[in-house]
Amino acid sequence: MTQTRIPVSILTGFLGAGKSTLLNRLLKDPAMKDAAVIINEFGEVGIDHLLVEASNDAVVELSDGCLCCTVRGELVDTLAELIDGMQTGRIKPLSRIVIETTGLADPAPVMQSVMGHPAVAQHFDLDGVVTVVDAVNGLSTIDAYPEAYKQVAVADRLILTKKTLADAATIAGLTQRLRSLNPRAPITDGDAEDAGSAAMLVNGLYDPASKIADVGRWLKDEMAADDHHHHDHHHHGHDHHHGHGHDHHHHHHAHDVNRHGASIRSYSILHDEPIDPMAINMFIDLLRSTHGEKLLRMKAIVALTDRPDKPLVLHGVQSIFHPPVRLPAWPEGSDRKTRLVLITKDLSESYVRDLFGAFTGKLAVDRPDRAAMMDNPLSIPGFKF
Ligand SMILES: Nc1nc2c(ncn2[C@@H]2O[C@H](COP(=O)(O)OP(=O)(O)OP(=O)(O)O)[C@@H](O)[C@H]2O)c(=O)[nH]1
Repeated sequence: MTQTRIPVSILTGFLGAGKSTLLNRLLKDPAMKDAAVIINEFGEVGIDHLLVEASNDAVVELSDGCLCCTVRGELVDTLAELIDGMQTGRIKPLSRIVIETTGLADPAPVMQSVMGHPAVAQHFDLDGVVTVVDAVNGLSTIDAYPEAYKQVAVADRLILTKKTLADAATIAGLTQRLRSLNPRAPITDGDAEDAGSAAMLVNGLYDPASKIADVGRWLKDEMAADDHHHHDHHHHGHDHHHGHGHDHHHHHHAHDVNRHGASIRSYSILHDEPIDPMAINMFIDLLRSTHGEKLLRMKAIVALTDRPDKPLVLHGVQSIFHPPVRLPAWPEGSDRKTRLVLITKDLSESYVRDLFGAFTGKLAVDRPDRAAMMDNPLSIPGFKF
């Protein structure tokens, strides 16, 4: 049994930080030719698989749900299947595995799945956690979300994205915070050419001792939680309303995939008819200006009335909306319909749906019309004054 273990890299970072963008760059590096990528998405309707340019056949998409909780078992199964595939010659020998986590993932249980699961650890080595940090939202996000804090603390390398959108003082403040949470990880400028090279993923065998003391404790807690989990299988579904990022041994049992803590919700909006570009603009503007900070993430692929065959891709990250991109054609395998996936905090799904309906002409009976919505975005759907 002198078989060498396959290096596994975890690519993490908060919602919208730029993980998929970086992954797309990495996949263009010829050194990634024999790598497999495992991506996971938190949201009812997958969009990521439409947007990752799979120049590589070995992209495995885990089903809906979050990698750190509900689909963790699926990660272990996927890794086991890859090994089986290689051993039986069904798939080519893999040089590396990259796991892209959801933005809300607590990295500790994901790392523990690779390092601590007996059947997995026999075939794989955790060779580094790469965490993408968005220069604009990074600092406030680290302070507000324990997942973001942990993602930074566990990293072997930090990649700072969107520097051109942030001012020098913001970048300096963020860098200082990153240094205090993780004194040793190199900080790479995401705009630098080498940030997209496969070398970024090579960090050597994961060593918790090189991190702040909390990291070793988080991993130990996960190990203890795993033991508990194995011995206590029937203990299902309790206590899944607590805030995300705490008390993970309970969290593994959560079965409502779209309930990441009580206030964070994910939902999607589908629409059959092409949409007037003005209408989608106004919808986004109003949503962003009234509730930007509650809009943790929005991804959309939209059929517009002008050229429905060339869809528009929109990315919103808190109050930032990135310049929309018009694709030359619909991605293969898509149903060519508009879909929006939103992850919000403390923002009701019905409010967003009604607002969308008001702009796209799908008005429910007894709902405020577009003018009423615009005059009073806080009006209560269903009530007429
Ligand atoms: N200006 C700028 N925009 C960036 C950079 N990196 C990513 N973006 C943009 O940020 C948006 C989100 O990027 P993604 O790569 O989808 O982010 P993600 O972390 O994969 O998002 P989730 O999977 O939802 O967590 C997209 O519109 C990107 O074009 C960067 O370095 N500079």
